[in-house]
Amino acid sequence: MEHAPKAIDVTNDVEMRTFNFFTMGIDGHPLGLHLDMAIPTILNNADEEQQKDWLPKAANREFIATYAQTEMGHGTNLKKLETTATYDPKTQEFVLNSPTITSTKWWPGNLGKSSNYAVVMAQLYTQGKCHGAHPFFVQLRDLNTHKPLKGITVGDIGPKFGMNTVDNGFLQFDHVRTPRRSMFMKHAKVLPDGRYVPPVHDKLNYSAMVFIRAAIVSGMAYHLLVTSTIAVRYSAIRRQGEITPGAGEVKVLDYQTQQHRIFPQLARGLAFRLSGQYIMKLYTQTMDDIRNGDISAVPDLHALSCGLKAVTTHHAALGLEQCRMACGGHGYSQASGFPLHYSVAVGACTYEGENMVMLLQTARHLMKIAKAIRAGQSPKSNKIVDYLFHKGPPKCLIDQAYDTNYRNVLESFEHLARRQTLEVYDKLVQLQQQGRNYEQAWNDCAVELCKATRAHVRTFLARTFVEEIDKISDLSIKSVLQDLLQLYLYYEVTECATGLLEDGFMTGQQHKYAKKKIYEALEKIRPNAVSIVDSFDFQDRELHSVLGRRDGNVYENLLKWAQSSPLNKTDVLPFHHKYLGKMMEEARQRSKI
Ligand SMILES: CCCCCCCC/C=C\CCCCCCCCCCCCCCCC(=O)SCCNC(=O)CCNC(=O)[C@H](O)C(C)(C)COP(=O)(O)OP(=O)(O)OC[C@H]1O[C@@H](n2cnc3c(N)ncnc32)[C@H](O)[C@@H]1OP(=O)(O)O
Ligand SMILES: Cc1cc2nc3c(=O)[nH]c(=O)nc-3n(C[C@H](O)[C@H](O)[C@H](O)COP(=O)(O)OP(=O)(O)OC[C@H]3O[C@@H](n4cnc5c(N)ncnc54)[C@H](O)[C@@H]3O)c2cc1C
Repeated sequence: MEHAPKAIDVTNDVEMRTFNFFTMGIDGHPLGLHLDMAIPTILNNADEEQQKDWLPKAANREFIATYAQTEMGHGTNLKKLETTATYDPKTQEFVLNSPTITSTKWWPGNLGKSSNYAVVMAQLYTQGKCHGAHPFFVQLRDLNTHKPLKGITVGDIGPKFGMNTVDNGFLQFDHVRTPRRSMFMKHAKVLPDGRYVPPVHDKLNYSAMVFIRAAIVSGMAYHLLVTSTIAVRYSAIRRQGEITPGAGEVKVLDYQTQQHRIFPQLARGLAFRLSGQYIMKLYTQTMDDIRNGDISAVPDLHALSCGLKAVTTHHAALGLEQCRMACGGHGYSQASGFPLHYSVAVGACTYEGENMVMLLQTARHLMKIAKAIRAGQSPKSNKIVDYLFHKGPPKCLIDQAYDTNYRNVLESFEHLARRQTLEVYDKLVQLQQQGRNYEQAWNDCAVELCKATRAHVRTFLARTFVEEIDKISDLSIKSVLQDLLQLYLYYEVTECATGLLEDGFMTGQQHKYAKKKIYEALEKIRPNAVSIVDSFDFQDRELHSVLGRRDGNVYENLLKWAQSSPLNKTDVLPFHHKYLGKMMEEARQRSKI
């Protein structure tokens, strides 16, 4: 007997996310911010009583909430947010206000039309003093009519580069009153008489952002793996040109240039997937620690999540574009799926912290480590950064025949990260000794600081990839993944070759060796490429791509896709004779005269 289909459990986060993803597509939906940011904020920032009240309703979708932080005038510099929440002890309420045009909340996803509640970041004023940006849980719309409440102006910000299924919105408050207990009170509090109780760490209010930064790493893996699936499958169908004259046209995937364009994206996708799992575990562990009163891992988590977020989104954006170009003319058609995937993925370079700003956050952390190193301190058993304290080999050893678990390649990445970190630290110190203040010196070093972060993140991604592949016991799977690992590592060596060659650490010969290892890996991956991408088991409805169809029937479906375009509903457009037809007719008449 067939089983009845199981209903979706709307209170199960994973089940609901997957369901939304398959039914509503990848470019967002009305519950996105509710699930990804509002619920994490309630979990991490609401006290026990608030959670008891808000969480079951949120999980049950009795309301939809968003995360309203960014304003028209400020997204990065949260210290300058202008929305105010002023405590009135007489009524035990906060008064929310948007004092200027630039204080208008701008961008929050699902704010425009869907949400009736929002986590609102506002400058907290009590007893005449400002205590900085704090989160408040604020009702925006009537629960029955869905009309904005008195004093609230809210709407959609209009079409964007992509993700147009999300109603990103604007929001203004005109002296809107909200109860004292609408302030999230797990960390900081305002007592009924207006006294402010500070949090144990003043960035704990930002934990929803840290969550998304960590989640983005897996998100970028997903986008890269999806788009390399499309590019690999299409390249195994598309025949164009000959390699051996007279032997017939080859699949374009047989061209080395094509492999060199696509396979590194596949390898990076896997690397991001493995580091994405790592950072999510670190996030969960750190949140548990915070619940138990231990905040020691907060700076490490913040630094790693910012760096990974910036590097993976940037590489995903570049990689997606490579996959598109690898599909030639058809890659430019919407039938390829690339415009959709690209426009969604590149949003992440900006949201949840603009990438340069995120790289510089990680660099702050690196500069503290550099200071400790220069002061002769010992490492603190921190797996992610301890290598910076150790002296590696003076010369690159990547071409040594015996390289267990790519130790020599990893040491090369470590060398570059260490050198870049210490060099920029020394420059920072030197500039200050020459009279620049810290902030000016920081700005003078900003490009080099970003390079230090990239080198550090490269080291982390590579080490995680090596360690995770090493754990695999199934030898046939391991051998295929090792080919991708080989490609990944040597591709990254060539990507940072300038840095490795600059101080004479790597020789020109070794650079050539890395290139040889890349070409060798491409050859090994080629016969397995289609099976590798098939093993991800993406469904056609996820790929949104005629080119990447699992059954490979690209051409007949491309024709069907084109024929179903609205322009092809009629052979002759209804207004043809009014404009183009008329123009041509008149021209013909004139030329007869
Ligand atoms: C094998 C194949 C199978 C494949 C299958 C794959 C399946 C996977 C599928 C799917 C996976 C799911 C993926 C999901 C992907 C997620 C997508 C979700 C979509 C969401 C939609 C979009 C949401 C976007 C939402 C937003 O954008 S919200 C707004 C975000 N805004 C920002 O990020 C603002 C950026 N600015 C800041 O964060 C800060 O202002 C600042 C720049 C960091 C500076 O902070 P501030 O000015 O306050 O302080 P400073 O004085 O500069 O620093 C003081 C110290 O504090 C430290 N600091 C700062 N922030 C933090 C923090 N968060 N935590 C800890 N510490 C922090 C700072 O470093 C300073 O430290 P110091 O010691 O150096 O002083
Ligand atoms: C698709 C999308 C969805 C979003 N969803 C939400 C949401 O749900 N909720 C929400 O609150 N917000 C949301 N945002 C807003 C987003 O978080 C901000 O746009 C983002 O944090 C960048 O801030 P900004 O726009 O102020 O950029 P800016 O800071 O103005 O950046 C402009 C340029 O200035 C540079 N810059 C700025 N500060 C520095 C610095 N200190 N050092 C060096 N360079 C600097 C940047 O690197 C960048 O090149 C969303 C944005 C997008 C695009």
